[in-house]
Amino acid sequence: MTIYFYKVWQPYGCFSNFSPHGIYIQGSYWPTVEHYYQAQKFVGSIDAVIIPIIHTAETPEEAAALGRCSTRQLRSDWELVKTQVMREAVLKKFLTHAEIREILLTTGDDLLVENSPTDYFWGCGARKTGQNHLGKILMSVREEIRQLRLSAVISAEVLSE
Ligand SMILES: Nc1c(N[C@@H]2O[C@H](COP(=O)(O)O)[C@@H](O)[C@H]2O)[nH]c(=O)[nH]c1=O
Repeated sequence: MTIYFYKVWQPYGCFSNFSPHGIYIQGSYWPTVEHYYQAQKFVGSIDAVIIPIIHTAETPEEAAALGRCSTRQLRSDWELVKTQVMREAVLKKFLTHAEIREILLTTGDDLLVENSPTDYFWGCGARKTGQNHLGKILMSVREEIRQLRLSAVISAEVLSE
């Protein structure tokens, strides 16, 4: 089965980076994955002054709008690192919040697809031909958590022997 998600208020909205699940990462707390991801675009760039403004944005929509401003200069390696930045933040989100971790695990081996009508990189885009990198990250995080759980169960069994 394929599970499509996009907006926070739609089914599986907790898979959206805009969902209100904060993360503590690299020494500070971020209200959503989206706040963190948008701010990372400017680490080391001449426009790094925008980072604290993104950090304290009232909403993820505001954080995204600030990060998408085309007149600001992104860090030079952004295209190389952005998928890894996103994966780290998404993994942290699902390790931190047990209730959405269970929702992710209940999807089994279903295909997860960010049903963005405009984004052909993170989502599938309107024509459903996009690269779906966010869906791919969620599926790999799901697998990593399953493996972690399996190791924990095995360790507990060994300890009780
Ligand atoms: N969920 C969601 C979006 N999708 C998110 O937008 C981010 C990509 O931003 P950028 O790299 O700046 O284009 C990424 O987190 C992707 O999952 N965009 C939205 O405008 N609204 C939304 O509800």
